[in-house]
Amino acid sequence: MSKRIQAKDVNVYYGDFLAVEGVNIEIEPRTVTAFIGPSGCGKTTFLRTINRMHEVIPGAHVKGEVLLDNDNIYESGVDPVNVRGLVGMVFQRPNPFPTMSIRDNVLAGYKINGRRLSSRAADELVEKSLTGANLWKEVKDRLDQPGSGLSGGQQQRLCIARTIAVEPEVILMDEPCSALDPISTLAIEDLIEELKEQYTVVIVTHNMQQAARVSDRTGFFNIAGTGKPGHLIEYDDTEKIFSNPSNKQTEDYVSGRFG
Ligand SMILES: Nc1ncnc2c1ncn2[C@@H]1O[C@H](COP(=O)(O)OP(=O)(O)OP(=O)(O)O)[C@@H](O)[C@H]1O
Repeated sequence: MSKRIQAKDVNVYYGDFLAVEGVNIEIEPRTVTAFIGPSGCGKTTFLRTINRMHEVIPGAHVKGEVLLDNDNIYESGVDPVNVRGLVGMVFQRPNPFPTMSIRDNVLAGYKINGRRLSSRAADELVEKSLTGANLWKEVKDRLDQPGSGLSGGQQQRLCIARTIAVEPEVILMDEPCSALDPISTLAIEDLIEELKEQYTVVIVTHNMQQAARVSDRTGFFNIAGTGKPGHLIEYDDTEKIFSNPSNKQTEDYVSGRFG
């Protein structure tokens, strides 16, 4: 339940604007990759290519190939809804359905995909997903209460449980801790460590310490200036990126000289 991601010559456009240019990357299964870089360099834009989220933005389009194992998710005939089943996404702000119960929140993705479940199978899936998101013990006695009654950190773990419930191969996280306090952030970071046993995890983070703590590999994106496209400058072992990067731009960024 974990796939290799390969991007080949990926360009991403918003209308005529080329936001990200020429990304080539190969991300191994069962690893955590962090994308870092200054604001506007295209980290989120590139992340969203991995599950075809651009289709929801009018005018946005992608050129190049993104392969999951050997299948190009941009090949004609591939249904983006199926891609999003394989590649789950967790967003910056926890976004549980507020009036829906905790239980129904976990099952939401499953139901949206039109799949049906017996009540027993649903109970099992809810327990398994919440356990996988390190939330089961905290909520098992209030599964029928609304998701909005949880703390921010719990809500984010609920969103992760909802993502896991669909049984994806890859989990994308777009600054998943930026709205959370330090304790909840630690809980999510611990969870990311566990998730990589089963999934390929890619996370965008502004926090370099977080990238250093949670990831095996780090990709540094940069832009030459406003209005210019973002590029993936360097992708390597996290330890190397932070201690001995090959590229001067990476070195300047990780040592705090800009950004
Ligand atoms: N929906 C959109 N329509 C038009 N341009 C967009 C859209 N989303 C992002 N962009 C532009 O694409 C470029 C890359 O943005 P993106 O959000 O991917 O960068 P980022 O590195 O994730 O930035 P940040 O760290 O600030 O979140 C920016 O110039 C941004 O203004």
